[in-house]
Amino acid sequence: MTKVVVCGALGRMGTIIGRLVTESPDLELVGGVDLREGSFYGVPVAEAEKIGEFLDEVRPDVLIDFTVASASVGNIKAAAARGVALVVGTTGFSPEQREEIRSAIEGNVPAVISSNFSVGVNIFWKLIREAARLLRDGYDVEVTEAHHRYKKDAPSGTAKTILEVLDEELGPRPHVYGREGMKERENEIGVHVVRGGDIVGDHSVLFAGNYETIELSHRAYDRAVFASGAVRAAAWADGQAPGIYSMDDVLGL
Ligand SMILES: NC(=O)c1ccc[n+]([C@@H]2O[C@H](COP(=O)([O-])OP(=O)(O)OC[C@H]3O[C@@H](n4cnc5c(N)ncnc54)[C@H](O)[C@@H]3O)[C@@H](O)[C@H]2O)c1
Ligand SMILES: O=C(O)C1=N[C@H](C(=O)O)CCC1
Repeated sequence: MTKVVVCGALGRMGTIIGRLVTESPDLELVGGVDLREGSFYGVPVAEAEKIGEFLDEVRPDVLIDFTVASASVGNIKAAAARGVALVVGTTGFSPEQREEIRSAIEGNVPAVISSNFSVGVNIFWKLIREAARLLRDGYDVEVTEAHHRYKKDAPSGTAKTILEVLDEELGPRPHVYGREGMKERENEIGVHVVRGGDIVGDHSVLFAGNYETIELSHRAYDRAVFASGAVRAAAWADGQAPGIYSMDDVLGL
């Protein structure tokens, strides 16, 4: 059995992940970590600042982190220093934080890191790559994402991954975040962010040509799609060689 600790246990994602871990025949939930102490699904939730002692006590095989970028870096370092494998779904890291994470993980532990753990989005990124390759010339490209009113980081991690895919296929184009005022369109990629209500997570890429448009979109209706991918990644990560992996590795895509 793979022993799992969930960081961000009391949050929107942590709560669902905890339940799915308890329902998995291959995983055992041994604890959670959040800003305040408590319990979830019959196991203790430790206070964030005591994460080191808690990991030493419950000795998990895998730590799943869905918190906030500023907290996640410390959680990753605490796990990596103890040989605990990682699944990281937190988004909004700065380039400096990404570098700290990379150096904590490489050579020490396996870590699956993804801005989106849904199987559908991992296929969606591949469809976008193919469309961008075929529509490189003569099409303007616009990326739009929409999330619930509580999401703080913008654009979403998934949208940033979409931009990486587009940059790889189209070559570097400026990214323009929203538009206002008088300006001619050039070859930029427009990026648009919507925040409201309880939208779980919508992403679309529009390729607009003369007299026709092609739009690829993905819509998540339930956070369970992200949580089940993260739980699948946790079962997969236990026992892998140290290094940073993506959901492509987990799903064999
Ligand atoms: N990769 C994906 O598939 C995916 C899917 C959904 C959300 N996310 C990301 O996951 C993160 C969390 O999303 P959410 O909607 O669950 O947010 P949330 O605010 O509901 O939950 C975050 C939880 O982390 C806790 N927390 C804060 N600091 C902590 C610390 N130092 N240690 C432990 N816990 C701490 C908060 O108290 C809160 O309970 C965000 O970055 C979001 O973008 C990623
Ligand atoms: O609800 C969130 O927060 C989500 N975050 C991820 C992102 O930033 O892309 C994945 C979708 C949901």
